[in-house]
Amino acid sequence: MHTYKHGLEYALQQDKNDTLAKYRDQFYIPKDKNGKDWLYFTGNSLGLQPKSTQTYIQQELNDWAKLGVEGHFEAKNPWLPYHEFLTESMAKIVGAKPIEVVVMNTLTTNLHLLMVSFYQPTKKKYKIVIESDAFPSDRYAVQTQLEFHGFNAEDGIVEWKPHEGEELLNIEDLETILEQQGDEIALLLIGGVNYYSGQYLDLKRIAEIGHAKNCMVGIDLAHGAGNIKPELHNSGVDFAAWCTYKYLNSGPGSLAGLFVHEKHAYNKNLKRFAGWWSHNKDTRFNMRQPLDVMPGAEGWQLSNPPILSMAAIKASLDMFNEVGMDALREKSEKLTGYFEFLINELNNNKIKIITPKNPEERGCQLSIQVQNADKSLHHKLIEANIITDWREPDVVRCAATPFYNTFEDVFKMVEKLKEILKT
Ligand SMILES: Cc1ncc(COP(=O)(O)O)c(C=O)c1O
Ligand SMILES: Nc1ccccc1C(=O)C[C@H](N)C(=O)O
Repeated sequence: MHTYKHGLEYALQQDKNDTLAKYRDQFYIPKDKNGKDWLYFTGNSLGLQPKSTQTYIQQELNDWAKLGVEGHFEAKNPWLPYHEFLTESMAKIVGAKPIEVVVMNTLTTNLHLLMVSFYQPTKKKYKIVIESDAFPSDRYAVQTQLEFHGFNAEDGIVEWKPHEGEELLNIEDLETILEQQGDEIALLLIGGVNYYSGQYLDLKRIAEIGHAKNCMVGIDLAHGAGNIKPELHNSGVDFAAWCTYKYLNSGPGSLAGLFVHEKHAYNKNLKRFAGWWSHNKDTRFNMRQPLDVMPGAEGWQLSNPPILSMAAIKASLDMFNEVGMDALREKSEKLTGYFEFLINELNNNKIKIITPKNPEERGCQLSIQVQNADKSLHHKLIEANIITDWREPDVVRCAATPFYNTFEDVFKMVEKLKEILKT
């Protein structure tokens, strides 16, 4: 537990003591028309650009210009194995073994490809559990998977809901769902950190609960990767996917991560959709070979990947490698705790933080619920150069990210919020 104090002096002192403070300068911080830095709290939506990204992308553009197709082999970072340069760093970030992780496609695409393998419904066991407030893309993915297999989505989706009048999920309720309907449930697909509330769920418990009833367990880690330490391998979940454009600062629409637990790595009987990039690297270019799927997560790849996007990911992952999730998480807990402290001190009954109070049940996002759902608060924040995002029906989401946000950012944000709430 940290103890916090009021006043700008305190915030500035914390920034001085912060061993990660120097990293802010390694990002482009968007500015207003007078050249003043925005207070950017939307790393949970689109992370900021590392200054090194351009150099990494430029390297590949140069090699393409210089080498054409030979760049696949002769580029400084050869394109043929380029995805391998990302694997170890990405595995570290999510707490996985390298064989369990690959960077490919985009998040929803990966969820579908994973469901091709891990959602194998039978007439009796076909239902899918999601959070009642799952991100829409996940719901649509699950809905259309059910329909693809000939089931009725309304009947096939089982919602894990918060109690009436509450916003957070209780793990006991998931247990109850599985006790009551486990024989009909084939898959649990859960957002590890909920996009709306910021609640970080106990992945290991979820895996145990699902597995006890022979269900597969998948996790959407969009809001978790680079934010919390999900320890995917130890959690025992079967699969996971996440995007890299939020906390992983890899650029709009950039490629996604995919995790398949080691226990499935060598199972060649798993159904899948394949492409030439799923096939054994040693014989891939021999052509006309029968499909020989690679073991591990790499075997879920289909296509040769977009190198320019991967270069942006490499730029960011090299920074994560240098700093490490332990240090980031340590700062993150402190910074978010400070944010929460200042908001609570406002003592304003129009707003309420719905994100869990326990640092172990959240990352850096705080979701502030606004009474009477007035989006004007969000607009007023923007007018004051404070970038947060609004999620219907009534939440302002703010993330103080440890890589580039400061205690001063947080202090100024809450001062402004106080002023706005007065008017
Ligand atoms: C939890 C969650 N799932 C899915 C998505 C959709 O991801 P994509 O558009 O990269 O497929 C997002 C964000 O866009 C998200 O936050
Ligand atoms: N890709 C985007 C493009 C435009 C606006 C938002 C997004 C997001 O990623 C939103 C994010 N997934 C969310 O948690 O709301």
